[in-house]
Amino acid sequence: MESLRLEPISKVNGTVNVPGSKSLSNRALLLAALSKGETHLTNLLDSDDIRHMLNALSKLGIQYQLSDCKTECVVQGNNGAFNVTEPVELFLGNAGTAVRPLCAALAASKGTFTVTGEPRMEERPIKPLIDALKTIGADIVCQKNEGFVPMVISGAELNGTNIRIDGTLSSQFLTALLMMSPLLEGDTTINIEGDLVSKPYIDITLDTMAKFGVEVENNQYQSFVIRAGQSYIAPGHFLVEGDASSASYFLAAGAIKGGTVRVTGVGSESIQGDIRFADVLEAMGANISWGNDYIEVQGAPLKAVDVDLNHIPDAAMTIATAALFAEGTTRISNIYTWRLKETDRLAAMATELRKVGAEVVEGEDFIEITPPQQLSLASIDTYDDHRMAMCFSLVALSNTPVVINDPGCTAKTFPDYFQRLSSISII
Ligand SMILES: O=C(O)C1=C[C@@H](OP(=O)(O)O)[C@@H](O)[C@H](O)C1
Ligand SMILES: C=C(OP(=O)(O)O)C(=O)O
Repeated sequence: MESLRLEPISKVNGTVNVPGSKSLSNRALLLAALSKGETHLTNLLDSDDIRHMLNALSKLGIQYQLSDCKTECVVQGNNGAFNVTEPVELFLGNAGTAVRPLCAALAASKGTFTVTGEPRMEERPIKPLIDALKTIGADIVCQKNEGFVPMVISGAELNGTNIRIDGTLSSQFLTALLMMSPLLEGDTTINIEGDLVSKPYIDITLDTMAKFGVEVENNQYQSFVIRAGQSYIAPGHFLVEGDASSASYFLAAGAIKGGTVRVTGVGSESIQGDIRFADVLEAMGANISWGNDYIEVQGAPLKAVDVDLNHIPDAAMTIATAALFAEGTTRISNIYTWRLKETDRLAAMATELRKVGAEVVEGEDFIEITPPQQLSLASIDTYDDHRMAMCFSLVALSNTPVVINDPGCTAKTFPDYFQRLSSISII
């Protein structure tokens, strides 16, 4: 397996423009495909997760022109649900933002669709979404294990007046139902069962739907109503914001070893919940300043925090490795969903943090990290998880090198991450 040795970085300074948001790219692509009219997407993310969505749309008969640099795409909308005459197979890798929303949209389309993914995708939950769709008439047959990918979806007439969905495992199930609901007849009410996790991702969904002409009533994240008679209308131009989760690594680097690091493409105007990562760094002692289109950080001695990060599950991982540079014991709580993502991130994080010498308590839904006096040289396993690779690059901000195994796994959301990190690093 390939590995990358990062030598100690003595200082970070400079500006990084982050690539487009994964969450926004895949939402905008799907809604552009379902819209009436043509959408010109700019600053689209070029990464594995987006490639899977693009390949799927193409197999579903959607016409689009992707620029050579793959960050601009003009999509010809289908003016409604997909409609294919031959059975199609869609391989969606390990992209939750493709699998979950497409599953719902396909259930309300015409055709027969087989949805497959990487081995880890076959273990990630989707049963609550399948069950919710079945209650309104969807025809979904799981091919290996009940309630998991791979599955065959035969498009059907759905009757969506009232849908219930479990909110406790992933917000992507609700996102999928919300984005699909304008394809149904009549008013649709979606009721949430249990405590909804990762709430800010629902704000991204509602904001993107609004840009494509569909309004949703949000009753305090307990229920959502989509009134009849709405359909997606291409907004003409859709600018994808820079990815706030991707920004977290550079912001953390600046907090630990700045200098001043400015991340551009995402700022105070962003709809992405992960910009709230900067508040956590601030609570740790970093100096943060905001512009409409940037977040800037200046390094300062960091102290430990005790924080509930359910609202920013992806960027929360970056706090776990930033904690190696903070005085005291950092506790991150309400993060059970880490166990359901690219790998069991609670177990993986605990194992790899211990390799560099940290004292770690791994709870069912929390992690506590106490840094050692001196970090140890370690070879970090990344579990095919882009965020494990990016988080552990921060170890190089100590006086100890770090070896990252399988650094190419960042291709899921950030193919040139290590080049961009080195652009602000002084060895
Ligand atoms: O809707 C989205 O774009 C996402 C929602 C979150 O997942 P959960 O809702 O499963 O926590 C997040 O972890 C994922 O990377 C992207
Ligand atoms: C959880 C993640 O991805 P997905 O969209 O596949 O859920 C992630 O990017 O951290």
